[in-house]
Amino acid sequence: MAIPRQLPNAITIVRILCAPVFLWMLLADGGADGALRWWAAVLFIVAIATDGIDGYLARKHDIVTDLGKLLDPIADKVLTGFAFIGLSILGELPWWITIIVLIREIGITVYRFMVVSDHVLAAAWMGKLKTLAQGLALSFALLPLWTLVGDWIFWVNGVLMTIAVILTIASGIDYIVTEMRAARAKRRDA
Ligand SMILES: O=P(O)(O)OC[C@H](O)CO
Repeated sequence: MAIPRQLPNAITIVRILCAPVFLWMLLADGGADGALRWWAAVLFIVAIATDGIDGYLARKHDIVTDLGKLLDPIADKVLTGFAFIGLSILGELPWWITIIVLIREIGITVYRFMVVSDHVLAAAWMGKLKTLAQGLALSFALLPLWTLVGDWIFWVNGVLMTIAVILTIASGIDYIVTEMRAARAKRRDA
């Protein structure tokens, strides 16, 4: 069955629009573990889940566009970036973690735009794994599961966040090394 060509990019744009609504819900009553906090977490989880859907639809129906390749990582970064910032504002995540993540995410995005006239730097598998790890870690950090299962869940959250931060740094380095190798090969062939 054919789908509208704009559908994958429309899903990506909806993901971006969800981010400010999610942040408002998270911060509205000071991050307290009431209904708004649960709804904020659910909205984040639904929005981040669409990350797989837009790319899958575009590939399945062979309607992958350069705009989609650029927009998809930006949508992920806006959503996860807002979540990192929100958790740090609430004092639930150290600011240094949020700052490291933002430096990597903004750095790769700026680089993507710098090289766009030469080539489109599409998301690499490690970047996709990083987004998955961030999504999982942030979902656990946002859901007030401690109210249901007790404080041991903070230990799980810590492990998930550590994995996400390591993958964030490693995938950033992976892009740099891959791009440097490609540039060197191009110079050699010229
Ligand atoms: O690591 P990036 O910047 O390529 O982003 C990866 C995307 O979020 C994957 O959907």
